Amino acid sequence: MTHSCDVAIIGAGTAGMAAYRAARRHTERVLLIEAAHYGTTCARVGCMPSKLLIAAADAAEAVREAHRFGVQADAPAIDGRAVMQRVRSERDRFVGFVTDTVEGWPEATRLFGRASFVDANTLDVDGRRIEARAVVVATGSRPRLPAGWRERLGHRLIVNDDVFDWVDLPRSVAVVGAGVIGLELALALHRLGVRVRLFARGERISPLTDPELQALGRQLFAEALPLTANAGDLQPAVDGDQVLLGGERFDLLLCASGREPNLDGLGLEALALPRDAAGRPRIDRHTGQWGAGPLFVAGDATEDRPLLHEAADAGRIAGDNAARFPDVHRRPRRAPLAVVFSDPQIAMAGASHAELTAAGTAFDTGRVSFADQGRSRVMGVNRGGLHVYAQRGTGRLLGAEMIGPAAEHIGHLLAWCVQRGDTVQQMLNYPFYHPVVEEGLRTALRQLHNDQHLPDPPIEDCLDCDTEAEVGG
Ligand SMILES: Cc1cc2nc3c(=O)[nH]c(=O)nc-3n(C[C@H](O)[C@H](O)[C@H](O)COP(=O)(O)OP(=O)(O)OC[C@H]3O[C@@H](n4cnc5c(N)ncnc54)[C@H](O)[C@@H]3O)c2cc1C
Ligand SMILES: NC(=O)c1ccc[n+]([C@@H]2O[C@H](COP(=O)([O-])OP(=O)(O)OC[C@H]3O[C@@H](n4cnc5c(N)ncnc54)[C@H](O)[C@@H]3O)[C@@H](O)[C@H]2O)c1
Repeated sequence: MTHSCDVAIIGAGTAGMAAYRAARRHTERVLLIEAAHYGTTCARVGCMPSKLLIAAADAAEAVREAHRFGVQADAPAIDGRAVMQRVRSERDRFVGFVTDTVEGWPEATRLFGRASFVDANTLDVDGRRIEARAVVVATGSRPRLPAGWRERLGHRLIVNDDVFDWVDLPRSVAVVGAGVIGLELALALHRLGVRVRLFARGERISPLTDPELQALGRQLFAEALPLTANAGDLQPAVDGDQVLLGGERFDLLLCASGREPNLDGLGLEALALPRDAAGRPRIDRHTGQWGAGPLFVAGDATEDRPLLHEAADAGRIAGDNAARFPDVHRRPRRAPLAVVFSDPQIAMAGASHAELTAAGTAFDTGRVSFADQGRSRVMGVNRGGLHVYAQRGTGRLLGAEMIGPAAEHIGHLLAWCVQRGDTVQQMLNYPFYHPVVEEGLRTALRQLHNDQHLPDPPIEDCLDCDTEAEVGG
């Protein structure tokens, strides 16, 4: 029997749920199709459980570092079963909220099964036919594994999904890939007493694109955990019940070498959709539309900023437009913001150094090192640097990259200023409390203000909140 609807949404993750809500504002005839589980990648195996593991690692590190403040404590005794129990139970709580939400939606608007396209308006879901006026593909992404590793390593090869179901911490893990997932998980496991080595194929560690900050990050992470850079084309092997990599034996190999969109296996090849020279889908990020027809794509499936808040925005835009189709509306997108929850943290806001350079933009850089930044020293977290990029001539903030304390918060301030179109002068007119890590941002902005010889000096400084006072107390 054929079921017909106005909007079919493939995938009940963050993007799919946002698309569902947006489409339902226009029509009751929406169908949300999910192949595996409700609960979303973010809550089940992504943002939330990874931050739970990091929170446990931070607690252990605070005990280790306490002696620097004159507080004596024994080395932390880490109960791996208790760590993983908290990770799993809090994770289950978050997943439960999401699952309850989806299961609260009318049953007639939900379907379990794996969807694929028969034609632009027809889906096959495990043998059932669905006809839809428009379709949103929100199928997410999956870990990318180097060819042959699964066959070679069997159950010794794991991905992020596996980590959060552990009952206990393993003794040793090789982490391959020094991107976002690799850095966050390797550092957390290392601090939780697991013998870890992080392997980077080249010399690049972390997503930082500013060469000075990339070099600083490399140095800071090499101090923070066992790290092999320039590992080249890794060839792990099984040795008894262990994995042999770089001359070292590990219980497990955690592969964090990037993710690929779940766009294969959907029958999209038959739909003659526009692609770029490299074969990547040409999807309009302001409408979610792929081509001129009734197909919309959102979230990690697009490979465009694979982050939670972006998936939610893209889902909303795609779901709204799918319901309106063919009356498609273009919607604005937010300023870019990405945070890595490593230690030190990383934040990237607005345009990256690499993007500005590639576009030939004329910009100047304001710099601050956190080595001598007042509040950072007080808290013993005085490592890292912040670079802010402003357009030459106008002083308009274009972007920033940072590795250092409170990056998750300073990154937000910077992204908000980029989105608002603030200039360096406008930013210097905002209040800065004393003593806070944000005073480091002010130092970088002042440098830009001086270097760019910008007119209209900012509100006159008082002595107490001068840059020097920030260090001197
Ligand atoms: C370890 C990790 C940590 C992360 N941490 C952060 C973080 O701290 N902050 C942040 O912003 N982002 C983070 N992310 C990224 C964030 O989780 C993703 O960007 C976001 O979850 C993507 O949502 P989505 O809706 O596109 O995909 P998903 O939530 O993966 O949803 C896709 C859904 O589609 C279903 N599906 C796939 N194919 C089909 C089919 N053919 N038929 C039916 N259903 C199908 C899947 O089963 C799945 O339920 C992290 C990711 C990982 C892996
Ligand atoms: N804090 C957060 O917001 C957060 C956390 C985790 C994940 N995420 C999202 O998930 C996405 C995927 O994360 P990821 O870490 O899988 O991808 P990534 O692209 O950040 O990093 C993958 C790394 O693996 C390396 N690599 C690739 N093949 C390799 C090989 N054969 N050997 C060794 N190294 C190899 C790459 O050079 C790269 O450095 C991120 O881009 C991010 O959007 C976000």
